[in-house]
Amino acid sequence: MTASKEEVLDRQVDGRPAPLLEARHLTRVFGHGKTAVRAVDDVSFTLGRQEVVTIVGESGSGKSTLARMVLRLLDPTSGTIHLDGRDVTRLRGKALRTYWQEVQAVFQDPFSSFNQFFTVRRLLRRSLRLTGATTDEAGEALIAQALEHVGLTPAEVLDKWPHQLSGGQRQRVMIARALMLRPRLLVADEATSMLDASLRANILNVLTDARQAYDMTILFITHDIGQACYVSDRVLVMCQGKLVEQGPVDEVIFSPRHDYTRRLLADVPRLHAVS
Ligand SMILES: Nc1ncnc2c1ncn2[C@@H]1O[C@H](COP(=O)(O)OP(=O)(O)OP(=O)(O)O)[C@@H](O)[C@H]1O
Repeated sequence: MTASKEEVLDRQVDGRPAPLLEARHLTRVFGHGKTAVRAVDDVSFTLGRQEVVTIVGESGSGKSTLARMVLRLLDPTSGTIHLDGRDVTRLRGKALRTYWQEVQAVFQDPFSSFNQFFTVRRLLRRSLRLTGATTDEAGEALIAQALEHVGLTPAEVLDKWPHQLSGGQRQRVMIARALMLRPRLLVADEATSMLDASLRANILNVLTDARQAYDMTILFITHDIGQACYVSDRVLVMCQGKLVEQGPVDEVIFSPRHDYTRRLLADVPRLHAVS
């Protein structure tokens, strides 16, 4: 099937997919006066449709603060966020709840985001309310489809309590829950850092496969530039609240321009050897 001219234009602005999210001059200051911390300092970037972008930086560089602003869990001190051309910087109430259907998150510790008193079935059914599934059958089909997408079967997990699942299963259930809502943007904040290496690769593959199936943009947040290299189209490098470098993954990894990026790369022996 060939795309219409309009679709092609839509997907190709300056050789990159059309922007889904645009952050302009985002700044977040915590505290006042001498003790004020500029956690995020004048950061601008765009996320294209179906792009996988990673924000990488050391602990304290401002990644999570930036992610929380994109998720609209935290107000910026200044700057703007647009989703599909709509200004979402100051959304409140119902409009904000609608935004949270479009922009979903998966966090580092799936155990802490799980309600310990809910089985997986109950957890996923509660989220169904947001999906617009009108019948039980349609809802069950959505759940089964999302579980299948993350490599789980309903029989394996639906009647389990959180403590009866492995860390990898818990994280995959949380991803399935996010996928059920068909988000346009999924923010994964250190979502794989508690998993062992093979499981981490598996979850990263699950997520990146889902971007096409669900027409979804993915923003990874990590301190691990090796992971950024493995999954991303583009990498944004943060240092002390500022974006010091951004570009296609190959350019940033193999021709880093900023000393800080070189330092991050030096901590990844295998990558460094290749470069
Ligand atoms: N609620 C807050 N109040 C005051 N300072 C904060 C708050 N949240 C974050 N900070 C500060 O902002 C800076 C950036 O923190 P942030 O958590 O965004 O970094 P990070 O790159 O995500 O780090 P990590 O990888 O360790 O999670 C740090 O100096 C942190 O101490």
